[in-house]
Amino acid sequence: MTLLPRLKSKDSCRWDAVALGEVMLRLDPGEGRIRTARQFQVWEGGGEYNVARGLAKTFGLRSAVVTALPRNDIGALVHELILQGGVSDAHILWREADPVGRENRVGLNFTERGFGPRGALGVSDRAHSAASAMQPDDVDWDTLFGDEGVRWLHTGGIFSALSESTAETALAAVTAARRHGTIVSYDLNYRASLWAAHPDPEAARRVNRAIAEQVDVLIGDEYSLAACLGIETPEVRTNPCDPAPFAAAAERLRGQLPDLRLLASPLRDPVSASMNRWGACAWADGALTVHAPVEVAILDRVGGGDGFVSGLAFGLMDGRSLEASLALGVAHGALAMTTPGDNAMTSLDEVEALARGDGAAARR
Ligand SMILES: Nc1ncnc2c1ncn2[C@@H]1O[C@H](COP(=O)(O)OP(=O)(O)OP(=O)(O)O)[C@@H](O)[C@H]1O
Ligand SMILES: O=C(O)C(=O)C[C@H](O)[C@H](O)CO
Repeated sequence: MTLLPRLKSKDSCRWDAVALGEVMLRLDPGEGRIRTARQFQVWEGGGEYNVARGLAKTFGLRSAVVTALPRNDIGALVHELILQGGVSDAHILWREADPVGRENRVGLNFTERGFGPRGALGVSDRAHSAASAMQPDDVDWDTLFGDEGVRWLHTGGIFSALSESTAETALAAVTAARRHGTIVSYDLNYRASLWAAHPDPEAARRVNRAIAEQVDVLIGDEYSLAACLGIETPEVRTNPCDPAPFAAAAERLRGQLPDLRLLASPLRDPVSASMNRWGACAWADGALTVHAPVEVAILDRVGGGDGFVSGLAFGLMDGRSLEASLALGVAHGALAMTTPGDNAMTSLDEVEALARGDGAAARR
């Protein structure tokens, strides 16, 4: 049985993938720390956008981002970075910039990569961003999903957590995508700080549940399933990469989300910022599939999860088996964590070589 029988053909769609989310400016002190920085390198990031970027830049698919940016030089910089990432700007919503930045801002994400026992750190300065003010009727969803055609929509719990109106926007997008036969993936990407800032203490579960009901592919581990959907499991991990609690949570989810085709998550061991065990697990058709974790060295772990999602989505869109798609996800996420910035600097050939188990001998 094919995992995603609703997946549309390439020929019938303008876009392979569309991501809905906030694109932030990542300000990165490199090897140093935010608190003592003299200079920052700029990158673009955003959990949802990063998936579209991986699909475009690494895997060569036609992808676009639905987001909002101000018409000023900071918006222009993010725009430039999006274009360098191979992602189309056709669905960026341009907003009048407030001259003193009271509204319609670019969200800033100060991010340091961590090293060994010092974990990665993200400090955001993102209130009143243009993306956080997006409204459900800002986009003509029927034109996007119906007339243009989209094979795969990806969005996630970071964008949904930004405001009531981004939650409504994500729900409107997901609902329209399903109506037009687009596959929908949603990364729960639980960020406690964002949901804690929400005026409604029940918002995380209320919002994520309404969206998850319409999703084909859900990304999340047992921690995020508990926090975002209220799926509590008594199972305790025997080690940080034990898939048993994920499987128990997935079993509980079954029946609650009848349209869900696939639940997947990286398996990672957060003990060190620079060396992790890294693998993945997935639940589909009532069966658990595990891609066994192996040790990987890490330069910059932020964005590894998004790299996993884009590799997995590419594999499934390319008609590969779940096992092969998980392997691409694990390999792409691992490569994304070997270079600075959220996103990978790699190619399909390199991802496939790593997924095959080729070693890291020098090539020349
Ligand atoms: N011990 C733990 N306690 C709470 N949450 C945990 C724990 N271990 C793992 N998690 C999970 O880790 C997630 C945080 O993920 P993290 O930021 O490390 O990766 P990610 O979301 O895949 O990000 P990225 O895309 O940057 O790699 C939480 O959503 C939670 O589900
Ligand atoms: O906080 C956000 O909006 C982000 O998406 C920040 C990072 O880009 C993201 O956590 C990487 O997965």
